[in-house]
Amino acid sequence: MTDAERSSRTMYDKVWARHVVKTYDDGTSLLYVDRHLVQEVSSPQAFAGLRDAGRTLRRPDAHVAVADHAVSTKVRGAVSLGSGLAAKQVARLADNAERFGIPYVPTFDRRHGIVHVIGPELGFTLPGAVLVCGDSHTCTHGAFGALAFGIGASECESVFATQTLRQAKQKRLRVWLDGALPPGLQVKDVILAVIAAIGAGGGTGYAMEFAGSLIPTLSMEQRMTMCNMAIEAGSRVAMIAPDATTFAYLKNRPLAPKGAEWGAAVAHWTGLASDADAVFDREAHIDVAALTPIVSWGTSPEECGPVTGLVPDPAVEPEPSRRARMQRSLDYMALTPGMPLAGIAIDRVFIGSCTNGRIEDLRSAAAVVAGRHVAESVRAIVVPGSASVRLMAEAEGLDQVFQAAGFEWRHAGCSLCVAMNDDRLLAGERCASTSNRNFEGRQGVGARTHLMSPAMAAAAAVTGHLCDVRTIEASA
Ligand SMILES: CC(C)[C@H](C(=O)O)[C@@H](O)C(=O)O
Ligand code: SF4
Repeated sequence: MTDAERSSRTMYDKVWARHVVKTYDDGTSLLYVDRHLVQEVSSPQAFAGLRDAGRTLRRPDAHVAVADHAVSTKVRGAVSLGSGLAAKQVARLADNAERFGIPYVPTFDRRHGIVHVIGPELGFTLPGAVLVCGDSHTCTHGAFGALAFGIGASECESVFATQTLRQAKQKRLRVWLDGALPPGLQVKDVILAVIAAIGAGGGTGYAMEFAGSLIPTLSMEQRMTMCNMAIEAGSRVAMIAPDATTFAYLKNRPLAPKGAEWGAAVAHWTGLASDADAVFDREAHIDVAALTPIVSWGTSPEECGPVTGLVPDPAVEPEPSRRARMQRSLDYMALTPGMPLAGIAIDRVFIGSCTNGRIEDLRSAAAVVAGRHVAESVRAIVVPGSASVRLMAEAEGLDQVFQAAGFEWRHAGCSLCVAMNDDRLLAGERCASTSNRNFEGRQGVGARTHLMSPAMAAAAAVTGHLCDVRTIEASA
């Protein structure tokens, strides 16, 4: 079916259509970009391109720049950057932002944090907007009903200069999440289950929409965790229809519409949901009520399974390339087929990232940790996703809970999610991590990552091994 033949439209179709400036013969379109988030790793080339061409920005106020990947999370202050490549990257972003007149959030600012955490906090992320960033996890912002996706460095340059981007339209995939979350489970378990079900490439070429009875029950924090990991299934775009929960989160945020504009915005946002009879190219279904807590065992987010299960055996995988890939993962992860997943000893725990560094994530981890102590063999850190999350957590006493249990309490940044700053694992170390990628070397050369929910990571911290958080909660 061509777009012209569709009488009813998906949310993705609606937001897309409102932003088309021009359509080309090859079917691609020039899209107007409302908002652009800028970080230190992917922007230097784009700024250099502008400088070389002598170009200025089309709309400086449509961008917000913040350094998150390279910043130290150990110390924070106006003079805490130190030297080295990371410090240079941060300083260069501040310099470029000033030179091109872009709003810049300094590392010591109360609004500082991971780009995908602060965009929503500031109300920079809005339903129905086209929002881009030179970062693959930009799909996070689709939790608000924004059409948000990661772009490359040359595309960042084009957005800076023209506020537009030429894009090919994706197909539409709807993922139905039906049923309530069972006790002890978090949405991280749900999204890992989605990725395991459709595969790390299963969403490639599709804009994903999450629907089903679970969605209205989810907070914005939970929706962001879901959308954040769509890219781990290959989907550059993930969307959730905005509703009363979305509007309540956004109301009075610094950059959200105010006064009469607020009412008009809500009226517009309410109409963004996919039409009841909208046709998707593909549909997938997950029975949420039937899930158990999930951990990853391999080096792709699709290589995960119930913590109650065993490390799988490549020998039973009929497809040769899959079998080889599994074997390579197990070799890298130093795991043997048939080992129970619960019981695998860990060295490190990381609670944070743009997937699970928000206040509810910290609350859920603290609830497991309270009154317990990090196992002697484990070094554990909590890295709030933003300064605002850190302050909220401190106001609630969560920092005290974590520190009393033996966790380090850090400042905001990407930290151990990605080995681009001074937090990293040693070769061979095994980490229970709330982040989104378990690729080889992701947390340091030779480091081994197991992805899981914040509650599960907290349970691993206090027991010293991967374990089913439900068994801990039952023994409380
Ligand atoms: C460094 C950055 C461009 C990268 C991304 O694109 O996502 C990083 O944030 C990641 O999570 O791997
Ligand atoms: S927290 Fe991790 S996934 Fe998120 S932007 Fe930073 S490096 Fe990328």
